Amino acid sequence: MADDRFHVYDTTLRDGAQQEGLNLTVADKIAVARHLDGLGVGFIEGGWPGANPKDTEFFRRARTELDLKHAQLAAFGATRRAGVKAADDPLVAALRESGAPVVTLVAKSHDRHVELALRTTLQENLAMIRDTVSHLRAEGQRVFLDAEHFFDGYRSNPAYALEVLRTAAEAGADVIALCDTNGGMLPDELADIVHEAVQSGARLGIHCHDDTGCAVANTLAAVKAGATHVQGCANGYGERSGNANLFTVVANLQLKRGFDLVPPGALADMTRIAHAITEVTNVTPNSHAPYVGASAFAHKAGLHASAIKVDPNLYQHIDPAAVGNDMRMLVSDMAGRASVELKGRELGYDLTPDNTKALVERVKDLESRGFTFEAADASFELLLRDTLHGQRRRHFEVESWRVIVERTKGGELVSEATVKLHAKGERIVATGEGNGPVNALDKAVRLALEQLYPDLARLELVDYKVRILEGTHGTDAVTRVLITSSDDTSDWATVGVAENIIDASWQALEQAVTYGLLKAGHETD
Ligand SMILES: CC(=O)SCCNC(=O)CCNC(=O)[C@H](O)C(C)(C)COP(=O)(O)OP(=O)(O)OC[C@H]1O[C@@H](n2cnc3c(N)ncnc32)[C@H](O)[C@@H]1OP(=O)(O)O
Ligand SMILES: CC(=O)C(=O)O
Repeated sequence: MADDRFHVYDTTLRDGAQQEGLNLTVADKIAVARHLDGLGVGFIEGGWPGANPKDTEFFRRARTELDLKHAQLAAFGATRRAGVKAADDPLVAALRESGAPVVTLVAKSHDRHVELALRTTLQENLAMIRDTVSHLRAEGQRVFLDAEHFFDGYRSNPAYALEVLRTAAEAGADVIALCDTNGGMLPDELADIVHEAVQSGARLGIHCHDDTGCAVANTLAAVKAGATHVQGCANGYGERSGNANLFTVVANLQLKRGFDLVPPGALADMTRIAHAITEVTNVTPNSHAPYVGASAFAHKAGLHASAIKVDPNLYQHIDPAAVGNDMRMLVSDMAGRASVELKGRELGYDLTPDNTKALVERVKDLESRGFTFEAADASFELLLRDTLHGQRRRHFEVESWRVIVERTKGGELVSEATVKLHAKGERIVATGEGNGPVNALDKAVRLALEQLYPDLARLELVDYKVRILEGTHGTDAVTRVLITSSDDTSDWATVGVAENIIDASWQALEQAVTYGLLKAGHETD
């Protein structure tokens, strides 16, 4: 079990699930909980049992299906309704019956909310807190309290907001998490208020929303002011602009502030876990996320690369391996010799200074015509190989290709492509049909080559992106096509640029197949 002196409390399955567009099944919730446990968080808030059948079911299934190694489950819910006994409130009963060792109660700490939203008296709200906390404690559950709108409440009526903390602590709440529910706080004022709240003697936690873009900064400020329990969500999921990103919070506290929060080795697995969770939530990962984003250690500027060549720490705040991420060089028209040399090394090639210079010039020229190599690593590698060999080398040479798009009598749209090419001394002509011209070309080229290279059967075209680029210097607009291909082991991207969309697609497709063959171990002649 995690160290109780400092809590890492995840609320992805409750507050994270309040994110627009995020809809988790019970099985998803169980899968996310396993990933979070793998990271070693101390508490996983599973949802609000009794509020909806899915969350009730999650806690029921968790008993048999979740064998947590580090974390404890927390059930979330509200204090009893005004005017009823905690023991008689059906939602409190659902918390009791959830089987969760911890219950986190949301309670009002802002006088205006008590009067306007709860429509009760300030005294009754304190009674609701006292009764509910002590009832659940008596039933053997550990209780945390989320003091909703605490910071806005403190501004409105500090004495009442602090009274809420004291009442909860005296009734037996172990932690009172101060919530910036509307997410409007900035770190300096928030830290001052936490500092005042710490004087109450209650153990404090922090729960921040990101409406000012300060959720992580606010969380760190609260910790500095004395909070010993941090709440947040995987990948910053949550209502509106989201919650404090728990991965960023944990990495900052562990790597920058020396806290020992997650088990040895777990932090180095954080990037994988962050991405595994996006697979479950079906939310596109934020490639710019701190620490775990695919771009978090990607370097594009030539000047950065030239310094990184001497020492990566000159342009990186930590070693990416500490969070399981990797440094990557991006090659573009902003690259210099160092970027290209380092990218070459990353791909396993040693480039001479002459080759490097030639490649930089070639990249800059092609990028000025619309190509983009940072998004098409495979095209860059082919360009690099051509430079090393002093000539363009492919497994096959194309004599011609042709595509026909036909609307049939029945109204069906059919595409048919014919490719003529030369490979291993043979002239091959093949025709493929598809649901579109690129699909037909893809089928035709595979049909032509599969006899000679059976491995091609494993290659799959998984993404196709088109962008019309404005012409420059009086030239016409051009089309850029990016194709992502995949085999059983990895993905790769290729780029084509031409005035004609099919021509641009063909270029990207031809490179995709060439790269796939190289990957399968077939050298070019
Ligand atoms: C800040 C946060 O994010 S807290 C988490 C919020 N999460 C959710 O709301 C998701 C789950 N919620 C739900 O499924 C429903 O809102 C339920 C089941 C909890 C309640 O549903 P309903 O009974 O239909 O009530 P409804 O949602 O309209 O209103 C909430 C009620 O809870 C009361 N309430 C709000 N906060 C509290 C509190 N801390 N303690 C006690 N009661 C509260 C409100 O005053 C309101 O009471 P009313 O029914 O007398 O008007
Ligand atoms: C409890 C909670 O989620 C909040 O106040 O933001």
